Amino acid sequence: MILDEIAAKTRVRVEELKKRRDLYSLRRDAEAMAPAMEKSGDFPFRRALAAEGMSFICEVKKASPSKGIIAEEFPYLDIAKEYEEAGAAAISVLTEPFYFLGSDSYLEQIASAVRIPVLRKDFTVDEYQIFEAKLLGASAILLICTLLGEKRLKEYLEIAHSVGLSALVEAHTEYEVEAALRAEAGIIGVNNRNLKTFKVDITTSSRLRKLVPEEIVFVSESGIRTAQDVAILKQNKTDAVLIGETFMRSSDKKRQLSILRGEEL
Ligand SMILES: O=C(O)c1ccccc1NCC(=O)[C@H](O)[C@H](O)COP(=O)(O)O
Repeated sequence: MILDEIAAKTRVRVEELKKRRDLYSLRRDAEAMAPAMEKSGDFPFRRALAAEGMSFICEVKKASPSKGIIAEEFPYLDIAKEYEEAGAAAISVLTEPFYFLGSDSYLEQIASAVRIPVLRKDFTVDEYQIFEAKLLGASAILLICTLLGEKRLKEYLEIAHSVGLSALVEAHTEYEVEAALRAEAGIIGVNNRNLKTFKVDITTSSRLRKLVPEEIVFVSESGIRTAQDVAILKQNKTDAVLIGETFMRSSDKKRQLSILRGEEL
């Protein structure tokens, strides 16, 4: 499966990074930046998604394994600023370099250019990446259940919270949603993309929504294209949607957001 391929390549990438800077020094600097406050994970990213109404996490995404190059022109800072002006609750930045053509540098620049929280969208397979995310200026990281297993999921959630980062815990199945709940995730995202076939089906998140208690922020991710998709998810008490391609293919992202909110016919 593509996810295993991406994870294997990410492990190699992280080992290379460790040769340049060790985990101990990275951890020390990340911990020094952490707020001396509660470790509940109720940080800015979670609060932004939990706000009244549907929250939009708008993604800065140049390419993907399912679609290849999505945006030939990629003025990532302008895109992020446009999202902020349009009223996005948060921005997701892909930093995986080989399959998504992302970069840590995009994240670092975007996080210092906008005031809304930024999610580091990468394939977390090592605690090293959590401290890195903190130092790059992210407010949140992605933890994918299937890549981690329950024990490491819980451990990484605790590490993220200890340095003041929220974690979007991504699930694809009933079993993974239950694992995320046992790990005490504060934000659960259901990915509508089947990573074997790349087919998207937003009924996946509508179906799994029922398993998640209302005090946990529920995010629907991938394949959201229309105001009708958003309306269906809203009806199912989805707190936030994570949308990449639909925005990246639009030349007027502000208008696109207002269309998705159902404000324009
Ligand atoms: O986008 C892909 O092709 C993909 C393939 C394998 C693993 C992850 C993948 N995408 C990461 C994401 O989660 C999406 O970028 C995000 O949910 C936005 O999706 P979309 O709105 O469909 O661009």
